[in-house]
Amino acid sequence: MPDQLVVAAVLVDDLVRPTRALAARRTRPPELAGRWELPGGKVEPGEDPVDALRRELAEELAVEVEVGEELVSPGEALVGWPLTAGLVMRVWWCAISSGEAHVGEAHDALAWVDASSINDLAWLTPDLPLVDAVVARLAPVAPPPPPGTLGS
Ligand SMILES: Nc1nc2c([nH]c(=O)n2[C@H]2C[C@H](O)[C@@H](COP(=O)(O)OP(=O)(O)OP(=O)(O)O)O2)c(=O)[nH]1
Repeated sequence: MPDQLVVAAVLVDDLVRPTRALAARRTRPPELAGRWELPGGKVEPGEDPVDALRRELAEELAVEVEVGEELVSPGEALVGWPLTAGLVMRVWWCAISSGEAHVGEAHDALAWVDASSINDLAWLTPDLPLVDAVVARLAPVAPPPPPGTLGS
């Protein structure tokens, strides 16, 4: 049987110079509850993967997105990132084009994380190589201007 395709988004603040990405904490099933993931879900039979991504983000977070480049896995022969047996995940950089991310039924917390905080979360184990690839692409958050420089 072919792998079931899962699609997910690295939802970032800016597609050109991303500094923060949205992580979501799962509520189910019990063995995955409490672990952090990239929002997304399973592609339905016959569904286009990018359409599935837009559907999942609308259902789970109530946002519409601009879909950017795919975050391709390093194994050239592989399409997508292997998860647990029987599941493979394709991932796209996305930015919110409409709405504000809200917690739905699939998640009980959302967090915008930057390169210095993304590894503080308890990610699903199969996501760890993905998190490394995201960190490699996140730009540092600009430090606030020193006091006394505003307006000068
Ligand atoms: N969405 C998502 N799923 C992930 C990630 N990492 C990972 O191992 N998975 C696994 C968890 C699940 O076994 C599977 C995705 O299934 P899901 O439960 O999110 O899919 P779904 O929303 O379509 O829900 P359902 O139809 O199964 O109820 O992929 C990730 O970063 N994001």
